[in-house]
Amino acid sequence: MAKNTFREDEKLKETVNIKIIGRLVKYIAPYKKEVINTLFLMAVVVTVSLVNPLLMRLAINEYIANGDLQGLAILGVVMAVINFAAMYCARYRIVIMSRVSSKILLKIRQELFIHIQKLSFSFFDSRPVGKILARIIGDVNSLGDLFTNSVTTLIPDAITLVAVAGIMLFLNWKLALMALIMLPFLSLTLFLIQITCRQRWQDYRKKRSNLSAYIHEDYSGIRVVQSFTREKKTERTFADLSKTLTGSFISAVKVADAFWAVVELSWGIGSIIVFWYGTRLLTAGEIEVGDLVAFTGYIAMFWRPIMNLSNFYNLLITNLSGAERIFEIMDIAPDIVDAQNADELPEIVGEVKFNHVTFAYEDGEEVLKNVNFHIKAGETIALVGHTGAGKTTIVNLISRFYDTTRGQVLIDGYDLKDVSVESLRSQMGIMTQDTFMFSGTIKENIRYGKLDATDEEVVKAAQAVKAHDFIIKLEKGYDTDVNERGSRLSVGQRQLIALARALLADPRILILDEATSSIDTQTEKKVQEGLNVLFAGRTSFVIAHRLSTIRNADRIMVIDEGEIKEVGNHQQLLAKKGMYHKLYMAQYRFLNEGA
Ligand SMILES: Nc1ncnc2c1ncn2[C@@H]1O[C@H](COP(=O)(O)OP(=O)(O)OP(=O)(O)O)[C@@H](O)[C@H]1O
Repeated sequence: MAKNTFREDEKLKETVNIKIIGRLVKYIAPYKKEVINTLFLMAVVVTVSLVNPLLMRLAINEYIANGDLQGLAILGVVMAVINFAAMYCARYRIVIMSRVSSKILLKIRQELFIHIQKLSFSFFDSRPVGKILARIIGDVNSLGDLFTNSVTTLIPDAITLVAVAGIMLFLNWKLALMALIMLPFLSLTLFLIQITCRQRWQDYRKKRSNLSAYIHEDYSGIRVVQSFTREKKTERTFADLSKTLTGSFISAVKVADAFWAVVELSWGIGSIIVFWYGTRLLTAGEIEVGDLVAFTGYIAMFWRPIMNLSNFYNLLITNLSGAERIFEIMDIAPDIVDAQNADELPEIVGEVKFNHVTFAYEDGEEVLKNVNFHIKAGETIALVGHTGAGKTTIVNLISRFYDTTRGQVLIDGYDLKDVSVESLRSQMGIMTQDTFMFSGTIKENIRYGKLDATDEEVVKAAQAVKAHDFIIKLEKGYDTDVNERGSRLSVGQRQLIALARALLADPRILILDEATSSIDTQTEKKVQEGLNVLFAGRTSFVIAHRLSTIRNADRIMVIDEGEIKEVGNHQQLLAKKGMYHKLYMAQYRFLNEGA
């Protein structure tokens, strides 16, 4: 899959709203108790608000009309008490739903994080980290209001609406019909607006993702940016992306704002119609003043839930696009999955076989072409060749970071596609070119290779790869913080720590991809001695451009354009005077000329 960058919008599959809503509802389902409590509190609020105009009607038509001040005072106290209770209920239901909403967001975020961690390299190849972050953080956050308001708004307001309409019909059906006259216009217009609205919010989120991807990329490469003094260039790109983001936001908000205009217009016209018609009925003696006052109260109560429901609908449309983006990632199945009846790979002996292996990262571009080899358990194999020849790809297939396009990779006779990924990788020690350090101490970084390793084991691994000497010279020794990505350490020091980490795992198959490329030649010699001891008894694959480091390998495979061109030990390949000889002599000459 071609890599998406901050320059292009992500492409999303079209999803039906109702399906997304259905998936969101499933997250609320476990909180039945809280939802019922909230509904009970809302019932109190709604009942009080429904009763208020009736009490007003009573006050005007009965107590004021008959001059019963005592009755009026009692009614006033009753109204104050029930309204205070309603206010408390209204506040408390928000507390409950906010808690529920936070828990749901946590669950979604966790699910997303766990799912993304399981996705294959090809997923990460195809999109920038910043865009993934935008989904885990921004899009998940955007669902908060939706969950909080779903129960507090949707159900009570719908009930209020029906109840108010019922009471109005009961009070005076003619006046009630006049009040409802604007509803069809409102529904149709809101439906039409949401179509554009949804697209615009989706676009806004894509632009926000682009900006997030750019910020992440820029800060990750800040050393390059500053060393080439490209700050102005990056500022311009940032400004362009921000401007586009603002533009997409304004364009979405413009449509979203039309929601309000339409609701307020309908409210205004609806109220005018009711007042006009109500006055006519009053003049005709069909209703009393108290009825019209009560009706006026109900009109406001009728439009408030419509306003709230429109607001919720708007919120739904705004944030549904966030949910869509979350579920899209959740629906991506990892490329590398265990077969249905996958076996556990038994303790690895170490025989590795490539059987007519062809591999392409992207359709049609074969990076490995019909590769065949058979490595005996315990052999040390060096892979050499020009940049981009396919060396890393070969070891990526042994670790099953990708599946072959054609052919088989076998370890001890087991096809990797038939064994569980966990049982395979847990027995491998892999040191990639990217010697990644996690924020934490040196000790923690080495221990990453074997989480239950004792301090002694950590030190032993560091000693074996000659990392111990530099570590103890640091202010806090093994407890020194390495900072994010290991920025506290030199590249060579990071390589030594990554080596210790790989060895601590005591793997049956060891893969070292340019493990010592940044270590000075003197230290490398010492590291090599340590490594030779560690190579003993396990199958090892070593990729190195510095050919002096792989001279002792049992076999050297020369890779070129995705094919194995030569195989043999150092002496045999030199004698052959082929590609290896050429590579070796070029380095030798270069070093001599440089000296
Ligand atoms: N994730 C990827 N997506 C697409 N193409 C890739 C990917 N990784 C590597 N390639 C391509 O595959 C080819 C082989 O790459 P590979 O990393 O195996 O080379 P290599 O021999 O290890 O090179 P080097 O010595 O520079 O590390 C290269 O042409 C490279 O551009």
